[in-house]
Amino acid sequence: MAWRAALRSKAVIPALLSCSSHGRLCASPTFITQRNNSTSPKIKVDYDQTTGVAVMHMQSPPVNSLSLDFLTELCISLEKLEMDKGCRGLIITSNQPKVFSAGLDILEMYGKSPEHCGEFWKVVQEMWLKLYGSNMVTIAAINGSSPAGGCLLSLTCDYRIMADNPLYSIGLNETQLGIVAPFWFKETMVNTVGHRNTEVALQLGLLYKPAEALKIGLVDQLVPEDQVFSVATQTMTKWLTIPEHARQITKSMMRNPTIDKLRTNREADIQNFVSFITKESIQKSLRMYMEMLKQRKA
Ligand SMILES: CCCCC/C=C\C/C=C\C=C\CC(=O)SCCNC(=O)CCNC(=O)[C@H](O)C(C)(C)COP(=O)(O)OP(=O)(O)OC[C@H]1O[C@@H](n2cnc3c(N)ncnc32)[C@H](O)[C@@H]1OP(=O)(O)O
Repeated sequence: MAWRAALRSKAVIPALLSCSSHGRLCASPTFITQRNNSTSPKIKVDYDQTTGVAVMHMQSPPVNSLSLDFLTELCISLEKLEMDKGCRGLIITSNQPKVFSAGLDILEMYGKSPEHCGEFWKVVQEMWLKLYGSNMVTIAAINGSSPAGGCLLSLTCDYRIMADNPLYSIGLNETQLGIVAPFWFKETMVNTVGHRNTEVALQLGLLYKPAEALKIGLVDQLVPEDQVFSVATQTMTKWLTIPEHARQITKSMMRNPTIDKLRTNREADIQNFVSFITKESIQKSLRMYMEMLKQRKA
């Protein structure tokens, strides 16, 4: 498809891809193998024109980590759906077993040049701006674990339905990696679960089991695993009965203060991220975290 070719040539969203130079070089990776960049789509979109509802299936093995390519593809799909006035609702779910999304792809932040880190952060911002500010009704059908950026992705949606499986967890666990959730991650969480819950969750980098997540309002509903998608579809039908304009204005009213703060500070936020993530101590923390993930598996 033409847009996929454009994606590969990185010509589609120029705003995402230009980035100023940031001066420092990251340490080179010593042990982490880079995955081959697959050319198969990382996201499958099924759009039913009769209902006006699109379903975005994340299908980037093994864990739907949010890489530069993944996020670029996500942004392009979102832009296309947003521009289609007939598309009123979006359900986001995972085609990978047991995982909704493992969050930002750590390999995009480890051993990479400042320029690469800046380019990556810009597309992370873009994904958030597009989803948090979407005119569509957005529902996360969380059918697996959803740490860090995966949790953020679901927090950008209007409603979260999670599989009631105690093996799964969700939360902003950044501090456990030795990194800090930026202000717009933090504010998205505050806007959902309140200040006190966010403070505890973020300081401790808590990952919540579904029942605990429901208790603090991090997810809105728990359902048996095999019903996540059908309940998401039913919920969408209900949300779409509300007069569109009134719902959209209300959503903007609730979210725009946070959105505007990032919009007006994008470049500073990128500079902040790049200078933070390329620090030797932070790179070391990321390396140790990746090692821990591998050891846990062994
Ligand atoms: C003061 C100024 C502040 C400015 C702002 C500064 C900084 C902010 C910066 C960044 C914010 C980042 C947010 C993030 O999202 S960081 C990512 C955090 N993610 C995690 O912690 C999740 C880690 N993964 C897991 O816990 C498990 O993988 C998971 C529960 C998702 C699935 O478990 P499962 O057992 O099924 O799979 P694994 O065997 O663990 O993993 C398979 C394979 O995938 C690799 N992998 C897992 N997660 C990631 C990831 N996020 N990125 C890249 N790769 C990942 C894992 O290492 C395995 O690889 P391999 O061994 O098969 O090669």
